[in-house]
Amino acid sequence: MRSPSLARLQYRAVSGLARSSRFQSQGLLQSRCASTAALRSSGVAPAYQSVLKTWEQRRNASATASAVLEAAAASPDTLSQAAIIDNLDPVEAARLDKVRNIGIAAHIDSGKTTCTERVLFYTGRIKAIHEVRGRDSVGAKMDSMDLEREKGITIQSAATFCDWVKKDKEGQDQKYHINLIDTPGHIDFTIEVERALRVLDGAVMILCAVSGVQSQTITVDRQMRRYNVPRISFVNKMDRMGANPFKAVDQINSKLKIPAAAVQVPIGAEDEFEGVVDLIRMKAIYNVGESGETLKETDEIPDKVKDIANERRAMLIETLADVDDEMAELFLDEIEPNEDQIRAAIRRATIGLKFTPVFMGSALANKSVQPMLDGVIDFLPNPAEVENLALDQKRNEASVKLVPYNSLPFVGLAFKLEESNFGQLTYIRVYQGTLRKSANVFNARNNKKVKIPRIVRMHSNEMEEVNEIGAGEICAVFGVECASGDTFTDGQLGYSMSSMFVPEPVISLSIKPKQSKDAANFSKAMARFQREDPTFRVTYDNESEQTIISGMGELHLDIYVERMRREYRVDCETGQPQVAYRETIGHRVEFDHLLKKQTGGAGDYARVMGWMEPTGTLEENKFEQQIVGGSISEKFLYACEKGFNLSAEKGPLVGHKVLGTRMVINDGATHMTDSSEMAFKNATQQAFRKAFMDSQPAILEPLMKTVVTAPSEFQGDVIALLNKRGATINDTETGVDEFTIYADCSLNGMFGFSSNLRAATQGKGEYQMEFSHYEKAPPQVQKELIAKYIKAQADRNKK
Ligand SMILES: Nc1nc2c(ncn2[C@@H]2O[C@H](COP(=O)(O)OP(=O)(O)OP(=O)(O)O)[C@@H](O)[C@H]2O)c(=O)[nH]1
Repeated sequence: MRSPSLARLQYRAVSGLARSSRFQSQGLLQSRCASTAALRSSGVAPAYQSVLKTWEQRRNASATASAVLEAAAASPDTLSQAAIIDNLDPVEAARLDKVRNIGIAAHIDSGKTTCTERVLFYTGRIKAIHEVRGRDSVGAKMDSMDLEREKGITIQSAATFCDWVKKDKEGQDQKYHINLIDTPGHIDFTIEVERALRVLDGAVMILCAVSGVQSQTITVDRQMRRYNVPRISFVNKMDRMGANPFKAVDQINSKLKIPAAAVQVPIGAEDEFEGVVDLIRMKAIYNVGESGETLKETDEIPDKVKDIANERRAMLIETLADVDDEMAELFLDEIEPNEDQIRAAIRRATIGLKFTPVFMGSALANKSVQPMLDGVIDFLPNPAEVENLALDQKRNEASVKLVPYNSLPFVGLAFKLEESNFGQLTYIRVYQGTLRKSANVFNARNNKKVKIPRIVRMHSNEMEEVNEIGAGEICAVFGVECASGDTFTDGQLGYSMSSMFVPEPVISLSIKPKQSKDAANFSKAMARFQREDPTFRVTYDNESEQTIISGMGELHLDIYVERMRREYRVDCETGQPQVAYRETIGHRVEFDHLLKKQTGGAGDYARVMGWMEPTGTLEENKFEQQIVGGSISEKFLYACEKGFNLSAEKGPLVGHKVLGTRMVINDGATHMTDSSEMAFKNATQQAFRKAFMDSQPAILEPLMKTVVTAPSEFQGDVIALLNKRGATINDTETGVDEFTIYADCSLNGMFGFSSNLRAATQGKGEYQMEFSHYEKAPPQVQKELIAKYIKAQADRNKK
């Protein structure tokens, strides 16, 4: 049995009231007071009190509210926590119902930008369609950077908004506001997907009708799961040779392991792709007009697709019955569900992360994009239907649910920073309350007060000035100093939200401006790029006296070098890419180390005893003290820990970070006058070094999950290429006219692979590499690295 969740407790609190005759006879005001008490007793009071106050002010809405509460009492299981909150304030609920915050994410080149361009055109946001790499050289609206337009790839995610008018059941037009973020497909820019998904309520996962689930689809699937983002799927490129949407549906089920079923079937395919059959309403839908701007709907389903449409409709209902209780009941009773029941089940299951409905079409051929937009409205959640939690720092970091009401105190998350011509631009998702121009907000990280001078809504690189932004919306503000991932509040609430996951960089380059006069601009660019992109790091290596940039892949770093040249007019020289190696301890080693210098004047004395050993996983290091009897004081132990952390930052073997190493200090000795924090720190570092080197330590290298796709005729050549680079091939898939190889390779072995692959496949092969884990480097590589490190140190000492 499910345990009573907060939602149910709240439900009980409210539905109990709905049932009481006093509530029904004495009207809303009393029930409001009682419900406040009830809500307080279920432990969710403070935020709601203000909601209830608003509700009271809107007493004219009381009829609706009480009707909803009564309905809730009748069918408790269907009422979610969000619905309860909404129902308390029908005005807010109605506003939020018309908002969708969505992202478009997919494997590289699946058509995200092309699709977004159609969405903007059909919603009237742009007046003409321009293609990615199109002949008119204008480029798609959302690829606003010159580099993006030239390369035909998305580098930065771009935000926009549009209004979509959809007919309701009564045939009335309903206007929905959609905030949309188009994300890059290339794994090197994965942080852009990460931060977009952190703040969005739903996503459209695009797949290619020929290739189905690809390597980066698997990555975005993982990212969507990380942030619990419900998704609908869109199988694009139905006009391409070999298009098969059902292969994509099968692969979503089998590879991504999320129940999926087609909600449409195609009418024709490849160059005969005409339109789709909507399986919920059993209607054929065609696009007409020069750019497919008008939809023609008919009950006449072409004979050639009747059977498949019936078959796939049955499969849709069956899949829904597996994931949705109501549908399961109908299914077991052999009752044919009606349109509303199917639609409601899809919505519940999609929002509940148990299902993804699959749409299909061709963005480039302007076919069947609008029904996908309807799907966004029908099946993706509005901001009130998503649970967003914050930590209440004033109440011991207890979890609180944020409520997207304009009337509540403000809470927002800065998820992206960008330099614009007008200064620093900070993207904010407003989770609760209203963000107003000229208002003061507080950064929860450092409690600094900031004034909001300007608020804009972004439309790719254009902006529209607004005075305020309500809860559940996305905007950008100017002149706010912060880091990405910072929470802002109105200062009353001590709330802080979790930031996004930031992957560690795996590749580094030394870099310097070719001309010394460019040093100032160089530093400015470095500072800006670092602030904007948490996966781009800049460090200064004191020993080699070089600036080192680190990032997610060769393309990632190349793009920054190129941006430096274009945007800051700084030509740079770069060194060979370097792998971010790690070091780890071999086996347990005990130590008893004495640091003693007593040569007149103040001396140094520190003795540390204990052992070092592997933690068992190649992850974080651990420092522990198990001192009994106070042989080392707390203050000095703190210095020991500092020494340990410093040693782990720069390993003794080759100067790279240490992983998976534990140090335990269980005894030691202190001198009355000569012991100091410095002495204990140094003694620990010396003990670390000695014990580590005695343990047969190892150098670790990053292992990359690599996926290569190319036309079938090049399969042999690609396998040979991978074998030459020491890759372990795990799986090979053969498609209609292309194959995909899944392999594990060391990053070290893959430098320059892109040009080899290009040469071996006439430019038709593509590959993706993603960090998987660290593994011991082959002995020969370790030997070479150690020799190189020793030589570099000797050379430096000679200088
Ligand atoms: N045949 C066909 N080609 C398409 C379709 N949609 C997009 N393309 C083409 O596919 C290529 C990639 O399209 P984009 O829209 O840039 O894809 P993307 O997913 O945004 O690319 P990245 O952001 O770089 O990952 C372009 O050449 C498009 O013209 C489609 O429906 N059919």
